[in-house]
Amino acid sequence: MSQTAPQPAISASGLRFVWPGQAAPTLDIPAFSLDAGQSLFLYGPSGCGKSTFLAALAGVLDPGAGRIEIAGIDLSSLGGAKRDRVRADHIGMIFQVFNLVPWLGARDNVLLPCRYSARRKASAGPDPKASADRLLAELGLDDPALATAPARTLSVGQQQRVAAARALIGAPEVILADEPTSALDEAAKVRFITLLRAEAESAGAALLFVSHDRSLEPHFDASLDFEALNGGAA
Ligand SMILES: Nc1ncnc2c1ncn2[C@@H]1O[C@H](COP(=O)(O)OP(=O)(O)OP(=O)(O)O)[C@@H](O)[C@H]1O
Repeated sequence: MSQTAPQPAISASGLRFVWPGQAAPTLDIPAFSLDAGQSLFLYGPSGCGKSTFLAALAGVLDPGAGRIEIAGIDLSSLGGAKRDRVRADHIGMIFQVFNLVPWLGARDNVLLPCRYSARRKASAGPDPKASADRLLAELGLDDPALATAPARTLSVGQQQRVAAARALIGAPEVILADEPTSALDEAAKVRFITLLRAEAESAGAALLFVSHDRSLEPHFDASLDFEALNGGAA
């Protein structure tokens, strides 16, 4: 009996990008892919190009050369506005700096992707507020007072969980996380990654988690050295 092969949620080939003013390419990636439902830990030293790679996958940066597909959609053929749409509809992002709107409550921050994407809103179910509260609770923020507290009044660990819930709401196929645990202590890092992985896995999302902290590596399905992936770079 034939089985359907897992679909890559992210695939990239022939990526090449040189930052203006730099002699060597920051990205020179022959091939990369990550299947739906898989988690990958991508590591490498500071400055090796990890954030530049995520920016290309998110469609924030157009590498100019190569092909990137997100959930089967070819980004390389799209202009900036259409890439923005793909990002809003199909990608949840978590950054080192959480980029929450400081005066909005935790729940309203989580709901932001539903404002920008009808697809994410539809996927969040008939009651997106209840979905936001469920995600917050599953990520350990189950105190109702926290749902309405302005984000600026939350602790760093709490803000980070809000950022994770915002990335997960509406079940995007791809979660990109760029050093999201760097402000946390060891125990909080592991707790956060365990929750994030469980949520991504149950939604069938591909989780690409970037860090230079290799102690986090065992918590993922697989790991990859960015400098080996980025084989052509000087
Ligand atoms: N906006 C920019 N303009 C020019 N060069 C840039 C820009 N952003 C990054 N670079 C350069 O690209 C290279 C890779 O930077 P990048 O931030 O992608 O690395 P990183 O591996 O994510 O580092 P870190 O772990 O410190 O965040 C560096 O040499 C950096 O100086």
